[in-house]
Amino acid sequence: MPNIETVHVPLGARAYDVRIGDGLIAAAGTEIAPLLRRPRVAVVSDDTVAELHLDALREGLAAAGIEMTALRLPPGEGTKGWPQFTRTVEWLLEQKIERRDVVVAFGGGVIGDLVGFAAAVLRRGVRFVQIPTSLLAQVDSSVGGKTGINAPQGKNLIGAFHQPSLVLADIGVLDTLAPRDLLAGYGEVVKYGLLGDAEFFGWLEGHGPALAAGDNAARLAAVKRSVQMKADIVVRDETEQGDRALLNLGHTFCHALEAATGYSDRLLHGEGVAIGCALAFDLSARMGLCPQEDPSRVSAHLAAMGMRRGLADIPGDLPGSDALIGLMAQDKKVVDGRLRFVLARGIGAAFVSDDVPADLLRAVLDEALEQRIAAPA
Ligand SMILES: NC(=O)c1ccc[n+]([C@@H]2O[C@H](COP(=O)([O-])OP(=O)(O)OC[C@H]3O[C@@H](n4cnc5c(N)ncnc54)[C@H](O)[C@@H]3O)[C@@H](O)[C@H]2O)c1
Ligand SMILES: O=C(O)C(=O)C[C@@H](O)[C@H](O)[C@H](O)COP(=O)(O)O
Ligand SMILES: [Zn+2]
Repeated sequence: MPNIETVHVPLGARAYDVRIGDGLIAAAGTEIAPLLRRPRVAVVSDDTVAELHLDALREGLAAAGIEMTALRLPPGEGTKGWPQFTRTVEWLLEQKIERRDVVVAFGGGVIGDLVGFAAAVLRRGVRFVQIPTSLLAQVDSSVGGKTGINAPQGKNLIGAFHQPSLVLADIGVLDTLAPRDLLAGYGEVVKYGLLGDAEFFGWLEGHGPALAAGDNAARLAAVKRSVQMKADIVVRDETEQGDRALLNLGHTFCHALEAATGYSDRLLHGEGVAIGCALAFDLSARMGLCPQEDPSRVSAHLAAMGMRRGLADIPGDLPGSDALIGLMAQDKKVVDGRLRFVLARGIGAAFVSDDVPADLLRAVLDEALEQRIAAPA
């Protein structure tokens, strides 16, 4: 088998491996077999991923004598809500998935989050395996056990912490990902450098373009570093009582923008993360917390990658700053009604603060909204 890297997530009784490399879908049967009591799994995917890669997964499982039954959901963020969640749980029950069986989430972050949550509640909890197929899912959503769906009131508001039993990140499948989805996933990769590893951010400035162009060595290195950083944080704080909130850099802005754009393809999650990180650095600089040149460096890298980096890059109408701040009130980091933000003392040095002056926050948003008038998307 080609080069496979392993990041172990040492969470005691919930410990698991994240396997990263090319060819893991072909090897899925061998990888998953040790978890199974009987040679049968239920796979949930979306139409796009299923069309491209489900046959390969079926063959990979069959090579180890494992049968598979599959459900395909519509692709996109709109799937991550009650209707498709209910459909998935009922399908799993119809398939007579037992407590000791294993459910497989085969797709991007939407599938991983929804299927993980379905596994968390099915018969009060069955094990699941993540086979992430988007860059975003490989570097972030498949690891750490945050599962859930969106509510009309806000993003990811219904869910559970439920760790996977195994993660198989086959970087070969990234070749079929649309360029826009790949760059959206790269938004979360940049987040890791910005939140805690300045050297990694420097490496991304040099290697990001090759990664986007299809360089497998760069992809493997970026996925491995991101997963290792996430694993280290999750092990310190599995249920986000403290440090885990660092993984939320850019997300207070992102989730408000996703809600404001109706969880539509006007703004993908990873695009919102990149824009949110840029805004978090603007806010940090305005508060005198980080060097004035850091926001420009962040923005320059996003621009060099051809990524969205400001509110001017979001097409269609957006509400004003007060309405955006109103949407932030549903953020899960809110304590006693007070917003908390992930800010930065510099690139690679993020921290959590509940001390953001409302006028500065409004000023950063107003300025970003004004740029939309100067340069409409
Ligand atoms: N649980 C977590 O810790 C966590 C972390 C980050 C993001 N998320 C969530 O993840 C979601 C975003 O994930 P995403 O960006 O993967 O979105 P997604 O699941 O919608 O996938 C993006 C698009 O890529 C397609 N796709 C996926 N793999 C493909 C492949 N190999 N080839 C071709 N097309 C492919 C999908 O069909 C979809 O159209 C959001 O809902 C976000 O909130 C969760
Ligand atoms: O794993 C985490 O913790 C994260 O915050 C990772 C984020 O990239 C991800 O988008 C997560 O779903 C956001 O969590 P939420 O609790 O703010 O919904
Ligand atoms: Zn995210």
